[in-house]
Amino acid sequence: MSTSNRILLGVNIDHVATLRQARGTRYPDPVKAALDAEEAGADGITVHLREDRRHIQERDVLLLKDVLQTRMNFEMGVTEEMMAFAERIRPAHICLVPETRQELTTEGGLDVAGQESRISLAVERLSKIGAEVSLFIDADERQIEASKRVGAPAIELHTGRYADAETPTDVADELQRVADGVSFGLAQGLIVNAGHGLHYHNVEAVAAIRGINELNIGHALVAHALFVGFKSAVAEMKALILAAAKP
Ligand SMILES: CC(=O)[C@@H](O)[C@H](O)COP(=O)(O)O
Ligand SMILES: NCC(=O)COP(=O)(O)O
Repeated sequence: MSTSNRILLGVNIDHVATLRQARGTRYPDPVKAALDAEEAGADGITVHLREDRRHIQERDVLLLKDVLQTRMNFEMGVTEEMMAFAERIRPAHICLVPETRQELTTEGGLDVAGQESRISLAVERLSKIGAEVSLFIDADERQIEASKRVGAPAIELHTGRYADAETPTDVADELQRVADGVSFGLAQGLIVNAGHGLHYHNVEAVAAIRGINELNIGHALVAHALFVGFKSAVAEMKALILAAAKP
């Protein structure tokens, strides 16, 4: 079990692609954003190839696979189309996420406990291509235990409820839920990542939780990059995280 305070930053570039798709242009290119992010200290690049292709496209993933100096964390729904694509591109990390077409963003965690045999088969198949598979789940003991049972080496705890909490009490409760999830996941021998909805004003409390391996952050970075540039946005976030994670 690791309780290291070294914490990695995975930069999610989906919303660079959102801006491009809004007009069907060639710019801004998420591949350029990924390279800039790496130069600014990103430890990995996260992309979510949604079934509706609202942002990231296959082309992005294929190019990234060739040019990344760090590693790709490929987020995907558990569908045959995505399984076959993942087998083709063989990302170093794969995160299985729940997905519906109508949602504005990923609304909750994957229900691993409710579909153990399906997720177990997916984990087994993706592990065969050498990927480290993580499951994007709520910080809920039942889901964490199920993640362990299906053979995933890693989980990513959904921090959206913490990010959306409005009152100080709710923020504290949701933060505690994440912290408890981290401890429980580590006790199960899992690698514990976290992410969703984290931004410059709420990230420090999460980064201060000991034992988190990586935070995946996207939307807030892309938004801040409009004003300071992508490299500065990533470097600022990385500095905040590292300062908060200090013992
Ligand atoms: C799973 C996750 O948290 C991210 O991939 C996020 O879903 C990306 O942004 P959208 O949900 O807006 O596509
Ligand atoms: N898995 C979470 C992620 O990659 C980034 O989510 P967000 O920061 O765009 O909300």
